[in-house]
Amino acid sequence: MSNTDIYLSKAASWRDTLKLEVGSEPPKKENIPEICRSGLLEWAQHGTLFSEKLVELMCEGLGVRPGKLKEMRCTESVILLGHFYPHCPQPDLTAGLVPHTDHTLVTILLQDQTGGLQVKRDNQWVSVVPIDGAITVNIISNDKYKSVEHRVLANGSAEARISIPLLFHPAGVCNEDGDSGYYGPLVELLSTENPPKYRKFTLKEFWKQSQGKAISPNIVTNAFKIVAEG
Ligand SMILES: O=C(O)CCC(=O)C(=O)O
Ligand SMILES: [Fe+2]
Repeated sequence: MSNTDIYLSKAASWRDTLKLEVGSEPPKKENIPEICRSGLLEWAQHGTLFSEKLVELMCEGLGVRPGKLKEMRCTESVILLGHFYPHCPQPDLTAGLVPHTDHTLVTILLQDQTGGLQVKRDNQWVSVVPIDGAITVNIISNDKYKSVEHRVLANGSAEARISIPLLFHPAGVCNEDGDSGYYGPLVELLSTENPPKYRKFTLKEFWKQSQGKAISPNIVTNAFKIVAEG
């Protein structure tokens, strides 16, 4: 795969992306370039173990059983992206990756020391100094954990930048229509004071929201948001 939304966005992002599904069914070895094959598979393995711990802690933070999200198979579909941001001679004219929110349960990002990732805080872009892990969290927490808006600047430095996020998504059991059961805010988190902010959805509906659309913030979450009347 090249740049994920090259034919859908107004301007091409200065990036190439390799996409691999590394969840329950590991990818065919021949589909992974030999030069990075063992490194990517090793990262996927370690990253997955790390995500399991992280998701348990997220459950604790939400006040639900540590195994709750794993039992719901919320992290079973794992996508590894290998982003390559080459030197851009005019970085002010485009982006490396345009502003967006990840629609994953959790993303674990491995990045080199080049920098360029920014997150939006109080309406200002703040640079994330390269460290080994960065996470974004999604909607089944009824907004208790929010998926942060972020972007990557076009890479003005002489050396290319590399980042390898692992994206963890739900992989529900399929029913006879080939779709999952319903996902939505955890019932444990809802009350009269904290009503659902999102409607329920199946995984088919979930994936349909991002198909054929240019990358942008909250593209999936907005589709399921319950808009207050009045
Ligand atoms: O390259 C990065 O630092 C971020 C990548 C990213 O945001 C994504 O793949 O969703
Ligand atoms: Fe992202």
